[in-house]
Amino acid sequence: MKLDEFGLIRNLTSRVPTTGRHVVVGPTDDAAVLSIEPGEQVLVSTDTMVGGAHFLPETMAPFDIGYKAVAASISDIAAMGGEPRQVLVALGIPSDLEPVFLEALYDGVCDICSYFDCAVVGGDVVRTDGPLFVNTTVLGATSRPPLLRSGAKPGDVVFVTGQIGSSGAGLDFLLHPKLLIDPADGAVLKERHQRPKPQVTAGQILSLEGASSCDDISDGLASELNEIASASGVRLRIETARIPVHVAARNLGRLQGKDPLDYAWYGGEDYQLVGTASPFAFARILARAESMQIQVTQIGRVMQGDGVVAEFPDGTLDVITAKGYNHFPG
Ligand SMILES: Nc1ncnc2c1ncn2[C@@H]1O[C@H](COP(=O)(O)OP(=O)(O)OP(=O)(O)O)[C@@H](O)[C@H]1O
Ligand SMILES: Cc1ncc(C[n+]2csc(CCOP(=O)(O)O)c2C)c(N)n1
Ligand SMILES: [Mg+2]
Ligand SMILES: [Mg+2]
Ligand SMILES: [Mg+2]
Repeated sequence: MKLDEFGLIRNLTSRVPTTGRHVVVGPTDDAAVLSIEPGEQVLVSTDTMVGGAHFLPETMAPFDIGYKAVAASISDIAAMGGEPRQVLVALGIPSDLEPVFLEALYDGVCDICSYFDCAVVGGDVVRTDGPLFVNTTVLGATSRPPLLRSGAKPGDVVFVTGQIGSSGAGLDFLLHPKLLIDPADGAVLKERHQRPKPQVTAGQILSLEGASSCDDISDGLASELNEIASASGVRLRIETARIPVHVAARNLGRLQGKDPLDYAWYGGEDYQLVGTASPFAFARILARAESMQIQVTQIGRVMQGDGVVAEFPDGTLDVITAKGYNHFPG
């Protein structure tokens, strides 16, 4: 690194929006000072991405790393039904990393922050002898009851937004570029892995129309469904034929002789939302989502009991365990 710590911070913060309607003091002091509107509650969440575990040179360009780190954090605010507002970015920087790498990473931060009208109000830089890591904290707000994992009730519909499995399939393709694939599918899958779109508008529709629970898909559908089932004390019964697996992921799976459903269950990093709603609330959610061209698909029902059970097209049932992405597998 050529710049000293303070020069580096100045250089990076000059590349991103640092002010906003709720920012009183931005990244210039010991702490940021933020305001919220009367009747709002603050939402805050943090996530870390680290070289090797979350990205490799062949899977993510520097821009993608900055973009996706912030996207993953904003996705947690989306899952609560809130509005993301401010972001803090802490970097662990290997000493041989070129400044242009960090500038490109910050261009990715800028891209997604600008899209969601978020300000970067702080962060940290440290040197590390290990791989690059990026910790992102996002602050948001909501004036509605936040969407929790614990509200699913027997009789509710289980739903998912968008199409899933495409990020995991994209990773598979990026790690094995010689896999047979249609070039158009390859381009879509790469994009879905590198630049996921947090479902902020969908989350706000879900909270406005009274969804009973919600979670974002970071570790995989199997993992997130199990989180909702266990937090709510219910069983989720999923009809596998209804799961909206992205067509490019289906195609890649078929060409590899793999079950494309596995990309949806266990691939993770789709950053779509999965949740539950009473049949009445679900009808309202569907109507409002459709009017905004947002796909919401019923994939199952909430029952009494525990765990997640999949029903296959031939009528057979199987328990789906939470074996998605796990940093510390047992
Ligand atoms: N080191 C920690 N100290 C305190 N709380 C933690 C710690 N790590 C995780 N948590 C909390 O545990 C809960 C579950 O964390 P988890 O990381 O599974 O959520 P997530 O961010 O939605 O998932 P993902 O990390 O896959 O994006 C969150 O409320 C999180 O804040
Ligand atoms: C090189 C490479 N190997 C594996 C993966 C897959 N991956 C890493 S973390 C994670 C879950 C979400 O992270 P977290 O739980 O930390 O929020 C997933 C699915 C990847 N992206 N890159
Ligand atoms: Mg998260
Ligand atoms: Mg987390
Ligand atoms: Mg989450």
